[in-house]
Parts: sequence; structure tokens; C-alpha cells
Amino acid sequence: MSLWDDVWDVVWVELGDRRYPIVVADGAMDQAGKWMREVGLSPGSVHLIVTDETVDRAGYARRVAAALTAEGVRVETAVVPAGEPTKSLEWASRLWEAALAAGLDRRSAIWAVGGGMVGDLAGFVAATYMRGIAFVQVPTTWLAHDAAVGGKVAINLPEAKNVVGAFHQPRLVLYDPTALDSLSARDVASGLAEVVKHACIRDAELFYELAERGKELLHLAGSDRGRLLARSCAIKARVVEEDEKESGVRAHLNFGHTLGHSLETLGDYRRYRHGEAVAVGMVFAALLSEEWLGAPPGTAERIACLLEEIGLPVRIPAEFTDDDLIGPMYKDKKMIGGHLTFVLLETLGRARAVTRIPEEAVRKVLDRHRRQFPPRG
Ligand SMILES: NC(=O)c1ccc[n+]([C@@H]2O[C@H](COP(=O)([O-])OP(=O)(O)OC[C@H]3O[C@@H](n4cnc5c(N)ncnc54)[C@H](O)[C@@H]3O)[C@@H](O)[C@H]2O)c1
Ligand SMILES: O=C(O)C(=O)C[C@@H](O)[C@H](O)[C@H](O)COP(=O)(O)O
Ligand SMILES: [Zn+2]
Repeated sequence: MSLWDDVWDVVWVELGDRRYPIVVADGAMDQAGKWMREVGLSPGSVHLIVTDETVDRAGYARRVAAALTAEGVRVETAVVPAGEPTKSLEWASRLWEAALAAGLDRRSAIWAVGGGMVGDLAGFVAATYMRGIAFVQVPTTWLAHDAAVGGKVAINLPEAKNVVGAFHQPRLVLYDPTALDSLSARDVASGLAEVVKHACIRDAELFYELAERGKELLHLAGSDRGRLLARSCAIKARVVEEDEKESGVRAHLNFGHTLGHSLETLGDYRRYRHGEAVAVGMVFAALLSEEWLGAPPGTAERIACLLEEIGLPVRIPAEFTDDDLIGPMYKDKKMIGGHLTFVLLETLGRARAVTRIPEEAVRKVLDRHRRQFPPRG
């Protein structure tokens, strides 16, 4: 049997001569060396695995290293602290140093073994080291079905999420869903938020299926899990193919992220998981869609209902004032000429980026959000 047969799915991201596969297969990380050869990466140069402490403890980086070593590759591993604060200039700098010390050259590859934090950070280092070397994503979270695909790589500044970064596509995404078995319940839910997002912006059918499954989604395994991951990756891949560098439709992937990024920043990147902040942001954006774009009444309620069912927050904490929340929105990358842009829903499954949303409209909808979904406790 060939490598390509023993998979749940392979989704190609079609970007001409930079096309790459997203391989979704149980046990895929143990085949990393074979996949490396399959996508034409050079075994002759040193490769660097970047992972975080939690993922390292779970043994995934060692398994990828063993699979690469078995194909004759010299591998070094850099382990960074787990958690969003590591997506920083300080850690990028340490990894540039580590790459240089390990002897990485222009034919080397960086392997990001971990969730979206590791993927964004290691990808940013790969995009900049020696002006850009190859990298491979080996996602280990649900959320990274989104983060590992599409080539957005970045670090945060204290006052703005992902504000320093690049577009640098991976050569391969090697997704082993069995790695998700060791995720905390909190991180499973956080990752599902981006599945809900993909459904909201592009696939109403998927949204209804998710709503039907509700809590069941937290315990998916086997083909159910592999296929849902691949389906959600495919939505992302199609958007990226249409607009790789976000001059148009790619902005739809930012549904829920304007308020979401404000919440992450206000929480010093510690209070919220990314998916949690995006969950609150999607409810807000859906309310704004009802107010501003005439989305069907009840759209926000339906989304909030699904998100709460899978254990995600949808409410704005009482201690954050409107000014607190709106301030960081003016550092959002979708902002143009000092005017706020939001990704809204015309209806479930159909998104539109709307520019020049007045601040008064945002304040009005924050007020509605607080009334319709009052903070608990
Ligand atoms: N580049 C993109 O297009 C894109 C898209 C979405 C999100 N992101 C970024 O991704 C990040 C969020 O991703 P995330 O939720 O995966 O965060 P993460 O990488 O911080 O992982 C969340 C937690 O899960 C732990 N973990 C990871 N894999 C594990 C496993 N298999 N078993 C047990 N624990 C495990 C991590 O150590 C961490 O504590 C944010 O920085 C966000 O901005 C980027
Ligand atoms: O891939 C994209 O494009 C996205 O917007 C996906 C988002 O889920 C992701 O969080 C992304 O990092 C946000 O991008 P940003 O440009 O708003 O920083
Ligand atoms: Zn996101």
C-alpha cells in the first residue's frame, strides 16, 4: 500500500508551483521522514523541530524526530514554553539563534510540531531565517486545522495580535488526529470554534450538522474526527487559493476576530484561548450583522447556542468597558484609513467584509450584546 492510500483524506492547497498537501492520517507523524521525501525536502541538511513543553512531554516531537532520523536526516529540537505569550519577538530571536547554532542552511526545513502558537512562531522564524527556508506543519490541536493551513505566520506585540508576520506557505501539513487524544477539554472546545467559524462563513449545511451534533463534537474520534478536520481544512484551503494574501475574500476567515483579538490582547494573551475569544467575537459580529446588514434575526442566537453547547464563552466580561474593547480594534489589520472593518454574515454560510462601520454602531451592538447575553456570576 502506498503512503497516499493509508489516510483519512488529503486536501491540496492549490497555489501553482507552491501547491502542498494537507495529509490527514492516524499515525502520520511516524511517517514524517517518508512524507519529507514525498514533498521533495532535502534530507542532506539539518532540520529543526520546534515544539512546546506540553507537546514535548506528550512525546510527539520525539516521534517526528525518530521518523526523520530513520530517513537519514540530522535533526535538532528546540522546545519553547507552552502558551500564547511565547509567540513573541524574544522567542523568535531565540529560535533564529538556535537555527544558526544547529547549522540550518537554505535547504533545511523547520518542523512546527504543536498547536497554532508553535505553528505561527516557527513559521515566522522559517519565513525570516536566511530570508526564508522551508517549513512543515505538524498540527497537534483541533484549532491548528485552521492555523496550519494558508501560510499566515506571525508573532504578537503586547498591544496587537499577529501584527508582525509574513505570508509563508508550508511545504506540507502532516495532520495526525490521534495527537488530539491528549488535548484538554478546554483546547478541544477552543479548536472547534474555528470549525464553527468555517461553517458560518462558507457552509450552512456544515453549521446545521454541527448544531445537530452539539456536545458530541467534543468526543469525536476515528473517521468522524478525521473527516471533520479534513472538511474544515478544505474550506480554509479553498479561501486561501482564491486570495492568498488577503486582498479580498480571505478576510472572511477573520469572522469573529476583531473583537476576539481585542479580548486576547486585553487578557494579556493569558486569559483566553484563541478559540474562546473568537467565540465571543463571532456572537458580536453576528449581532452586528443583524443590525447592520439585515442578517436574519436569530442568527446570533443560533451561533451562541451552538458555541455554549460545546462549552465556549459567548459573553463579554463585565470588567471590560466599551472603550477597553474598541481601543485595540483600531490596531486591527483590516482597518483602512482609520475606519473599522468587520466581517459580517449576510446569512449563515455567507460572509461579507464591511468597511467604514461607525464606532457608534459598534457601541450600540456592544450594548445589545451585554443585554442579550449578560455576563454570568
Ligand atoms: N496562522 C493562522 O492562520 C492561524 C489561524 C488560527 C489561529 N492561529 C493562531 O493559533 C494560536 C492558537 O492555536 P492553538 O489553540 O492550537 O494554541 P496553542 O498552540 O497555544 O495550543 C493550546 C494548548 O494546547 C497544548 N497542546 C498542543 N497540542 C497538544 C496535544 N496534542 N496534547 C495536549 N496538549 C496540547 C499547548 O501546549 C497549549 O497549552 C494563536 O496564536 C492564534 O493566533 C493562527
Ligand atoms: O487565515 C486567515 O486568513 C485567518 O484570518 C485565520 C484566523 O483564524 C487566524 O486567527 C489568523 O491568524 C488571523 O489573522 P490576522 O491577519 O487577523 O492576524
Ligand atoms: Zn483564528
